[in-house]
Amino acid sequence: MIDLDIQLTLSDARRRFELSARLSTEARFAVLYGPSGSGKTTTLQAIAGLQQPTAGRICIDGQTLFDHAGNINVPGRQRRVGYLFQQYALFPHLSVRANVEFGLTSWYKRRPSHEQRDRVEALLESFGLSAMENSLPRSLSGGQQQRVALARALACEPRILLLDEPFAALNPMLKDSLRAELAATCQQWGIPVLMITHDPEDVVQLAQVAFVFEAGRIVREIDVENGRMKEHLAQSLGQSPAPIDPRRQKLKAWLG
Ligand SMILES: Nc1ncnc2c1ncn2[C@@H]1O[C@H](COP(=O)(O)OP(=O)(O)OP(=O)(O)O)[C@@H](O)[C@H]1O
Repeated sequence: MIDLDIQLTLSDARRRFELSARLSTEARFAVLYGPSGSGKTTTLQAIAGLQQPTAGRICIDGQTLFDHAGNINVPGRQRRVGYLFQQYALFPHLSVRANVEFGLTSWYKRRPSHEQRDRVEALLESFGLSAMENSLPRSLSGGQQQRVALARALACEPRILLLDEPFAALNPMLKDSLRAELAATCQQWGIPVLMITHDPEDVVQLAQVAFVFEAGRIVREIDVENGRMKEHLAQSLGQSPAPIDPRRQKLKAWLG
């Protein structure tokens, strides 16, 4: 489903970053994991057409989006890739509905078609956003803003959903319920997901496969679905299974 082999260089006057990423997976939910600055966001941006590789190719669902040798570079807007940015990047001056519709309109085509409006309606409904469709993002909670960003990413009928740390901006107490919500949503809309996270719990609970980045390279591929690999995963992520601490259990009970 995702087949990617790219080289990409980012540089300015004082810095140079070389990305050389290769991954191929049929998984419905794949995760990019690794330290800050290791190239995860750059990889997502290359898939979305926001960064252009210097060599290689990117195929999603059998369609070539980029192929340096074949001189193919499908423009970002035509890639049908849903992208949820870190911190969501909602337009503060646009209502919830206008944010969700945003990717469906342009300066020459101001109004979405009937079919597109129906899809937006269905998304607002299924994300529980109908009652706040005329509100501005600043009046929404973190979880609601995340849902608007997800609905916006899904509006263009994407063939893949790219999520850049969708839970990073959220209160940790919300994370668990939103994880479950995200898993259910992706299943409902039947769209494969490639998600960046720093949280091993996201990997264990959501992913079928995890690609571990280090310094611009993918150094490990972990089959998370295999139960034995989960243990291996926890070790490889630097987490040994926590001993059962009675105080911690008690605290958890108090917190409900
Ligand atoms: N214009 C640039 N010139 C040089 N280096 C750059 C430029 N833009 C980004 N970088 C570097 O590229 C590297 C990869 O960035 P990227 O955002 O892909 O990392 P990441 O793994 O997603 O990190 P995080 O988890 O913190 O979001 C970083 O070290 C960043 O500083």
